[in-house]
Amino acid sequence: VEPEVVLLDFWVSPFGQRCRIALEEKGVPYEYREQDVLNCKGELLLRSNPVHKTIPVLLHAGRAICESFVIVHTYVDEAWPDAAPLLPRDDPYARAEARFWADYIDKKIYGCQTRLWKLKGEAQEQAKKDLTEVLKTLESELGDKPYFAGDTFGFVDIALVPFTSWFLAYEKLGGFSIEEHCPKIVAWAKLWRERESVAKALTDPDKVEFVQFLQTKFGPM
Ligand SMILES: N[C@@H](CCC(=O)N[C@@H](CSO)C(=O)NCC(=O)O)C(=O)O
Repeated sequence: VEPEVVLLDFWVSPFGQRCRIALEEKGVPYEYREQDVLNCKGELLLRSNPVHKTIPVLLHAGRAICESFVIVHTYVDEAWPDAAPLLPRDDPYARAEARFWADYIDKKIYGCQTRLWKLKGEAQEQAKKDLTEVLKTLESELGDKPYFAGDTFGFVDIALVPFTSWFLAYEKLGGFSIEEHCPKIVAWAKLWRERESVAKALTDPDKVEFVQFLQTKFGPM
């Protein structure tokens, strides 16, 4: 019999990791199905996400939900409302703020990190500067709060924390220290990584060889 919830994912994907954390926080049992997104996408993935043909895809009771932001912010939080909310229930302003910052993360981080390991020379230097600026902006938003929404974990933490597994890779490739510029974000990430739902989902930062693999596969531009 088909499991109620299935997650089509890819081990190192920060977007997939968001979904794993959210499902874990909600206590939703699900079947994890690894997809070979780099070489040959399977029929189920192509059928479930014909528009983007990307993971993650959440399959729930036979229906597919695509895009990690949509999966976490809208679907998981609202389909399993009885468990810990990922967003404040009755506070439109707080919900709006959370969306604003998660959108900022989506718009900025993946692009900067990709340029960081794909490009060389001056372009790579620029990517390092851009990434540092983005993390400093997030750091000033976090301030002295333990989590982005204050004293409870939430949607923005989930949106950002998977990318912190890549910090070591960025530092090795870029030859710079993130902690030097953003000590609070690094401390926040350490706090978060101890949380079971996160620890189970995140890639071990030492697996940075994956980034070198991507570099060899896609090559520096
Ligand atoms: N905006 C989307 C990004 C998903 C994505 O890039 N998925 C990648 C793997 S992780 O980097 C993917 O599926 N790539 C396959 C491809 O691009 O063909 C989301 O938030 O879910």
